[in-house]
Amino acid sequence: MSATELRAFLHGLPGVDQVGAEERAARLATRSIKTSAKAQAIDLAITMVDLTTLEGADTPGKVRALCAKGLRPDPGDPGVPRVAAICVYPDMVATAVEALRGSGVGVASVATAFPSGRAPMEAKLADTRAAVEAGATEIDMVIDRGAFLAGDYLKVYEEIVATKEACAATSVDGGKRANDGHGAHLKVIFETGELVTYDNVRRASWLAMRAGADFIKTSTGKISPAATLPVTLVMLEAVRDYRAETGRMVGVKPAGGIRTTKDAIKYLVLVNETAGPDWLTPDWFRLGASSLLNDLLMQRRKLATGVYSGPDYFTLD
Ligand SMILES: O=C[C@H](O)COP(=O)(O)O
Repeated sequence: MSATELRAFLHGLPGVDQVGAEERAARLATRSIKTSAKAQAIDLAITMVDLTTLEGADTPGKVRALCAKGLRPDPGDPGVPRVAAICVYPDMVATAVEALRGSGVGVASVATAFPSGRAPMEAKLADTRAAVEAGATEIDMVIDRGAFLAGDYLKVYEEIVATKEACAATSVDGGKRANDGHGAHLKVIFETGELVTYDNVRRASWLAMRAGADFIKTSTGKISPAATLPVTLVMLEAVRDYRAETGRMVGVKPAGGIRTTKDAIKYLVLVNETAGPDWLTPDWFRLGASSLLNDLLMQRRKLATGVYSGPDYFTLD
């Protein structure tokens, strides 16, 4: 595809009705759900969490503790499900792989010079390959927002294609790697807070899906605004329409600033009402969050016992 064709396609997409998208997201956010459905929603949300630590001060000890938490979120209640994945920087992948081996919990790693995306392409691909080689099952790449905003869509498209190729495993390490030599799924982060308009979010969604993204993700969590309901609505419409057109399903991951059970449930309602119930599984929908899990656990316990445990009851995220 040429740069001109790609540009014509992306600019030919219908514009997003900004007021309509915001009103619809706000309306869905007011839906209340019954107590029994709430218990199910909390457990579903736990299974969708990409439990994240992306700090310069991360240590192997902190990552191991987070993995233990993801495997057994509430040591006092074995009925609590596991999270979907632990999300870490590439140099922490081996530690997470070791801690999660055989559990089915994924190891997601940010790559391509996260969070800015500002590095030569070779460095970004090396970053990705290192994480995949260390056993990451999922790669969360950032797009080059500068190129996107300058209208250089082909550059962004080609970076996604190249990163997807780098996600394919290049060697099998005796089955030791969490990804079992099958390579990693690719999540493409837009940093929607920097894309300015909903039209840009829709264009980025179609661009990433056409380039081979397995998931599209709102934000790095490093800038504000991070995930919002209307932005996620636009992305959910895109994956719905893309499946109708191509038959291929793409997942969605809002990330950044999602901290409460109330917020998580709003996202689940939005998924159900926009993309549809097929997306209501951790295979197709994730919540990227560093501190949401504790609130889900507190609300879960409160529903089950009637007693509010308070944040000190659970280990820190
Ligand atoms: O991908 C997840 C985000 O980096 C976490 O953001 P958060 O700390 O606002 O939950």
